Amino acid sequence: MENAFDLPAVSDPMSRHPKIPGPGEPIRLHHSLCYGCGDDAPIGLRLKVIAGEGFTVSAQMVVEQWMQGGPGVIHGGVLTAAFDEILGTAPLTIGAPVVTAHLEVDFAKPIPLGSTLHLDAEVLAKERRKVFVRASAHLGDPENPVATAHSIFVEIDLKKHFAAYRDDAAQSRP
Ligand SMILES: CCCCCCCC/C=C\CCCCCCCC(=O)SCCNC(=O)CCNC(=O)[C@H](O)C(C)(C)COP(=O)(O)OP(=O)(O)OC[C@H]1O[C@@H](n2cnc3c(N)ncnc32)[C@H](O)[C@@H]1OP(=O)(O)O
Repeated sequence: MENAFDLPAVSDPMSRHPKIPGPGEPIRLHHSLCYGCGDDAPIGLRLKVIAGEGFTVSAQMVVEQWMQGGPGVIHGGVLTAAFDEILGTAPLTIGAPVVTAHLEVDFAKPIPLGSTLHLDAEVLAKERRKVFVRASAHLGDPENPVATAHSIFVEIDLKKHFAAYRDDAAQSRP
C-alpha cells in the first residue's frame, strides 16, 4: 500500500461532469445518514457542500462547542472529518464516486470555538482510479489558511463497494 501524496507528473484528462450543479449550487447529499453531510445523521457535521468553478467545491462550518478539543478550540479529528467530506465531494465534479485512501492534514493555527470555518477543495489530478485533491481552511481571509489537507481518493463502483454493508446501514438507523 502506498501512503504518500505524490502528484503524478501528468494527469489523465479531466472534464467537468455535465450533471454537477453550477457554481454556487449545492451538491446533493451522498447518503442521508453520513456523519459529514447527512441531514438524518444523529450526530454529524451536516456540511452543505457547494459547487464552485471547474473542479472546486466549498463549504462553511460554524465551530460549535461539541466540536471542542480544547480548551476553546476545534478538535483535530473534527477538522479532519470536515476536510474528508469536502475533499471527497470534489471528485464528483469530474464524475468520480470515491472513498478516502490517504489523507494528510497540516494544522497551522488554532481554530476557536464560535468561528466560521471556510473550507475549499480542488481536484488537482487523476491517475487511473486515483484522484488527487487539495483543500484549505480559513476564518475569513483566504490568504491566511488555518489548515490545509492533501488527499488521494480512489474511484469505486458504488454498488459493489458497499454491497456487503448496506443492510447494516438500514439496521443502524436511529
Ligand atoms: C463514508 C462513505 C463515503 C462513501 C462515498 C461514496 C459516494 C461518493 C460520493 C460523494 C462523496 C462524499 C464525500 C465522502 C467523504 C468521506 C469519504 C470517506 O470517509 S470513505 C471511508 C474511508 N475510506 C474507506 O473506507 C476506504 C477503505 N479502503 C478501501 O476500500 C480500498 O483500500 C480502496 C478502495 C481505497 C482501494 O482498494 P482496491 O482494491 O479497490 O484498489 P487498489 O488496487 O488497492 O488501489 C487502487 C489504486 O489506489 C492506490 N492506493 C490505494 N490505497 C492507497 C493509499 N493509502 N495511498 C496511496 N495510494 C493508494 C493503489 O496503489 C492503486 O494505485 P495504482 O493505480 O496501482 O497506481
